[in-house]
Amino acid sequence: MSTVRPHANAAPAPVLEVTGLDVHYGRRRARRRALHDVTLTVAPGETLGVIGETGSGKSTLARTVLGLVRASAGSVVVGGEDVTGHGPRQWRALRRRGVVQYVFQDPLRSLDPDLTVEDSLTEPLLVQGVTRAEAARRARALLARVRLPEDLLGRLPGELSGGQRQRVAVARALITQPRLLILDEPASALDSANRVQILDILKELRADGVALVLISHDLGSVAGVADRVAVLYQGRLVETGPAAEVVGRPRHVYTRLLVSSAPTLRTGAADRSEREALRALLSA
Ligand SMILES: Nc1ncnc2c1ncn2[C@@H]1O[C@H](COP(=O)(O)OP(=O)(O)OP(=O)(O)O)[C@@H](O)[C@H]1O
Repeated sequence: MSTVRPHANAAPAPVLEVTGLDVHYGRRRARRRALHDVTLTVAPGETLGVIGETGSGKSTLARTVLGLVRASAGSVVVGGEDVTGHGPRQWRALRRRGVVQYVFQDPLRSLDPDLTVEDSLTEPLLVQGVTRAEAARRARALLARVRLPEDLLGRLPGELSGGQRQRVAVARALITQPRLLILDEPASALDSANRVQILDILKELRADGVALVLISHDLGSVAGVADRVAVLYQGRLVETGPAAEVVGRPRHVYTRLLVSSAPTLRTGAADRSEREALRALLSA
């Protein structure tokens, strides 16, 4: 007779839960809504692609989850902790624990230009009270994981290639063993060989249970990596679903436009007229 385990098949608690999120910029007459009623979840080990054209609100979503922008309505729960009302001190404590980390498109924004690679990697651990020897050991291990040689440890970000820099930024984001990593166009400034390497490294992270939010304007570059895709259009989520389904059977007109605009997803010769027809439908 089998033992009954009531929660054995229960889905693991999400690493990120965004519910009914509204974000505004500006005050009074200059007040503009950047996000409207955005709801999404990301499970441990899941990769969510957030796709949208420029100005659709992708970075605003990331910045709100990271506590850099305040929500005007709705809630954000990270690793089970409701961070919506967190003040600067609570955010500092959360950042120190390194539960959620981020990588920007431009690695120079994620890395201090005056810190060597080794110092960049060890700093978040030293702040947590980890010994220097242990921090150095973990820095070396992570460098190997992002496929960089140890002799880069003494270099400054300005002495690295763009691809190496971005891999250091990924290693730094991983050093605190985050549960959630947000990447805003991490590969778009890289050449194709470096892009493939970064995407391969991200795929390995998924196997380790790290949840990823991968932000991009290009559905094609995310479709092969993401489990699910969320499509943002003018600050609203217009479609969310498994990546293959969103690409193969897009339901919203805007998603259809994104599919037909992605160079790696485009198939037919009638693309241009199709895109024009879809744009006309959107603006109708
Ligand atoms: N600091 C700010 N102050 C005022 N408006 C802002 C600010 N940041 C963004 N916005 C506006 O909010 C909207 C969403 O911007 P956001 O940067 O989130 O879009 P995005 O999808 O990330 O665009 P991109 O792909 O160009 O980075 C845009 O209309 C933008 O002009």
